[in-house]
Amino acid sequence: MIVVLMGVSGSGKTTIGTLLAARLGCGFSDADSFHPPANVEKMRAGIALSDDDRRPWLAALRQAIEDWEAQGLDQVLACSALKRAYRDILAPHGDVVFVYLKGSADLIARRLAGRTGHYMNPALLDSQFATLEEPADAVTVDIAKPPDAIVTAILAALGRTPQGLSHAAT
Ligand SMILES: Nc1ncnc2c1ncn2[C@@H]1O[C@H](COP(=O)(O)OP(=O)(O)OP(=O)(O)O)[C@@H](O)[C@H]1O
Ligand SMILES: O=C(O)[C@H](O)[C@@H](O)[C@H](O)[C@H](O)CO
Repeated sequence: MIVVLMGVSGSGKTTIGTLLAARLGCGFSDADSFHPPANVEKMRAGIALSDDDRRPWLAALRQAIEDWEAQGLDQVLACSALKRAYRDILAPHGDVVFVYLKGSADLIARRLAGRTGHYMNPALLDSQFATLEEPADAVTVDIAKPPDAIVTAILAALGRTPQGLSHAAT
């Protein structure tokens, strides 16, 4: 199973994804590290990425998903996947479970204000929300809760036990 944790910058993709992968006993990857340097520099400078900027990044992520599938690996991927068209590039065959980390702009702005050491400029949060097309068909979780509670809610929605490593009955 490939799980993509999606949502705007600061919604908790890295935080929740790391915990979720540990509870599932699988690997974790962060789409942040797939961006070409030019994209990173734009975001650092507070310039929103365009569709053209995101296209090669999404293609590289799709390739990574296909590689994990070919190896039979479960994997959690943190990726903003803001638009429907981006999600279609990531999962053209519906072979990915999307989990949407949903929260208010106020809450996420507060969290970003408290975060240090990340290239993403918090001033881009408005543009992230403007670009976001909320998924109708994703597992959707409320990010106001503590990380452990969010992970437990995701595991339940995925049909996995809260303990993680064991797979729930179908
Ligand atoms: N459920 C939570 N409760 C409290 N704080 C949280 C929660 N989830 C994340 N945070 C904090 O919010 C900030 C943003 O989280 P995180 O870096 O995981 O978001 P992200 O979606 O990966 O961001 P980006 O897309 O910019 O990489 C971090 O400082 C993190 O510690
Ligand atoms: O689509 C985008 O605008 C980008 O992916 C951003 O969301 C960042 O990669 C990330 O979320 C910030 O760290």
